[in-house]
Amino acid sequence: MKLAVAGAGAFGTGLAISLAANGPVTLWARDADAAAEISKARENVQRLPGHPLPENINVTSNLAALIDADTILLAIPAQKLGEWLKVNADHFADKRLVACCKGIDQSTLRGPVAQIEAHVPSAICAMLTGPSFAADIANHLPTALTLACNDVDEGAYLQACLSTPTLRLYLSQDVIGAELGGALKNVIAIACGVCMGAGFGESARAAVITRGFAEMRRIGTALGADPETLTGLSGFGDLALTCTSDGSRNYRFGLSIGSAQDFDTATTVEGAATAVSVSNLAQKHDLDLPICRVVADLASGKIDPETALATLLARPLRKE
Ligand SMILES: NC(=O)C1=CN([C@@H]2O[C@H](COP(=O)(O)OP(=O)(O)OC[C@H]3O[C@@H](n4cnc5c(N)ncnc54)[C@H](OP(=O)(O)O)[C@@H]3O)[C@@H](O)[C@H]2O)C=CC1
Ligand SMILES: O=C(CO)COP(=O)(O)O
Repeated sequence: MKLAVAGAGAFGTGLAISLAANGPVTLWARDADAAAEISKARENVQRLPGHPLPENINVTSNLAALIDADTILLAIPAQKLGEWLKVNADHFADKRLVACCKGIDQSTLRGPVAQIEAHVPSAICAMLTGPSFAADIANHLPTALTLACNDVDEGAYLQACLSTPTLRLYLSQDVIGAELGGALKNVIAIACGVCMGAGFGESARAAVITRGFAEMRRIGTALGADPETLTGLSGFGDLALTCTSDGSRNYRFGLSIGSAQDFDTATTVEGAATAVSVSNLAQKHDLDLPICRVVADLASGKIDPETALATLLARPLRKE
């Protein structure tokens, strides 16, 4: 396998460092200055400081070097992926493209693999997702992820090539379930952050995680996911991590809303846009997703935490 990672953010850099244990990796950044800086420092000081790059990572902004790979991990934020694929589609025909971002595009309501399929129909698509902070995989801490691919043989090949002694990939054919789990857990993580930031308490957070998980299963089932996938690493596993750790930017974004603190708007917070996408999908499919709905309104500043809480508690009592 000739491997490259597109997107030299925190996760792209972490993945490159982790996978360099298996062989050479090209790490592509869109910005020439950023690529030169990372290459010279042998560290991504801006996005993943404190994690030296092994010698076999070639950092570049040269698209030709990216296209030279046969397998490309896409670590570009979900809201930007479609446009990037559209512009570069011709270069990626027949390649293995592995989506590593977590979100649902606001304008098309597509997940990352659906975006690849739409823009590069000849590509072999897969999704790599699950509980994994960039710093943890860069540190070679033990991590387990889901590798989802419709094609059994290609999936098995990717699983073998992208696993390392510390990065353990579990194989799935349920691409929709894997896409949805990663996207939705970010929305629920924001809700949990709000809950803790506003002082609603840990019991309330446990309720948000549990009822949020019910919403994940509800929409997942409606959109054709295998509910079992949502109980796995890409769903429940990532939900558990992101809803309970301030290592998560989505959770921290929620904390800032809950405690009325400023938040750096340049930070990648996938759950904010995805909450809107999910609410639109819910409307389209006539689904009741109250937590996702209030997160969309909280993230856009339409309501405050007290109003969100009152909205959720005022709902009719129902069966679990
Ligand atoms: N960080 C983590 O621990 C994890 C992140 N993820 C997922 O990985 C994805 C990326 O997150 P992460 O790396 O952390 O985010 P960062 O904010 O650290 O980096 C985003 C990267 O994407 C690049 N980028 C942004 N817009 C475009 C564009 N239009 N075209 C090409 N490149 C672009 C940025 O380049 P530039 O610097 O030039 O703007 C930057 O290199 C997200 O979907 C996230 O959910 C998944 C698991 C863990
Ligand atoms: O997806 C992640 C861990 O699995 C990272 O979460 P954040 O994007 O919230 O930081």
